Amino acid sequence: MNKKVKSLYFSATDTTKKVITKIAETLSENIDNKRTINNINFTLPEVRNKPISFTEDDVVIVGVPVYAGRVPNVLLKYLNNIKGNGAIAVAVVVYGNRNYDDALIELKDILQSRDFNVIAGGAFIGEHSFSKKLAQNRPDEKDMKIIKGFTDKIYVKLSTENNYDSVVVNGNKPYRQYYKPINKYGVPVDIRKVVPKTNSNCNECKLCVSVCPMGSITNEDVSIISGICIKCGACIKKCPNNAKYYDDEDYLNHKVELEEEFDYRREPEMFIGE
Ligand SMILES: Cc1cc2nc3c(=O)[nH]c(=O)nc-3n(C[C@H](O)[C@H](O)[C@H](O)COP(=O)(O)O)c2cc1C
Repeated sequence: MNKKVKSLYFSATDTTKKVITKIAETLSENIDNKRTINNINFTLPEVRNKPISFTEDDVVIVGVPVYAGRVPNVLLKYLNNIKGNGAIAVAVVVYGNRNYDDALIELKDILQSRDFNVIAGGAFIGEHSFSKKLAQNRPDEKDMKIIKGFTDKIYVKLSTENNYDSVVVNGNKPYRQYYKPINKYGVPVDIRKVVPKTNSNCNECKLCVSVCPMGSITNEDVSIISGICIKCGACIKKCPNNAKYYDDEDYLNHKVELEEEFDYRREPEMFIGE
């Protein structure tokens, strides 16, 4: 099989990256492809400024995290400019153990509209961006075995079929509205304006500046957030000194509620057709 395996993903706290890398590496090994995998990580803003296109020879493993039950809306412009040119794609979403709602069907639809042939899809679980205990350390070893099994099936499909039907995945159409958290009185709240604070542990190492997917943390003074904050968790979870935190009451209430309500293990769902 003369296919080139490529990966394309956004991953602020690296859970999507782990899932996508495992699929891409396993598939490449199965194909016995000695070529290095071309990984396009579009987490940082400068990468999203570059146009991107694929060819019919490519198998592209595409992954995004689920934000509010959907494909993160800050990524739509980038995704809607990719040129698939008939490449095969595997659509993957990674969610924090609540639900992936309509994110997978939305990602599949976007890829199809960009001229990709989407032959498989999967929804996997990753540690929640807001929490260090909700879906803690996932994807874990059990997930990795499931991901390998899924990838082996993709390989069989690729090596035995020439014409692929578009895969059917779970999700509603029209898509549900973006999921909204509620406060302790049950009233929906808007946490979009919430930004992280900086405590005295900060030694100005600037790591947070370099990992912010929105380029919103000011280099001269990292306590100043100059652009939008998507609450992706990168500056909080990657800070070596635990210097970033949220103190917004609605945000913290939502985080605790998620930790309590979804304190059970959800398992990956995969779609690969007949
Ligand atoms: C703004 C925002 C909204 C999120 N919404 C959901 C959601 O609707 N359902 C869910 O289960 N997880 C949700 N998550 C959690 C992420 O999908 C999950 O932690 C994912 O593994 C993060 O991927 P990453 O490590 O590649 O950044 C949300 C995270 C953020 C930052």
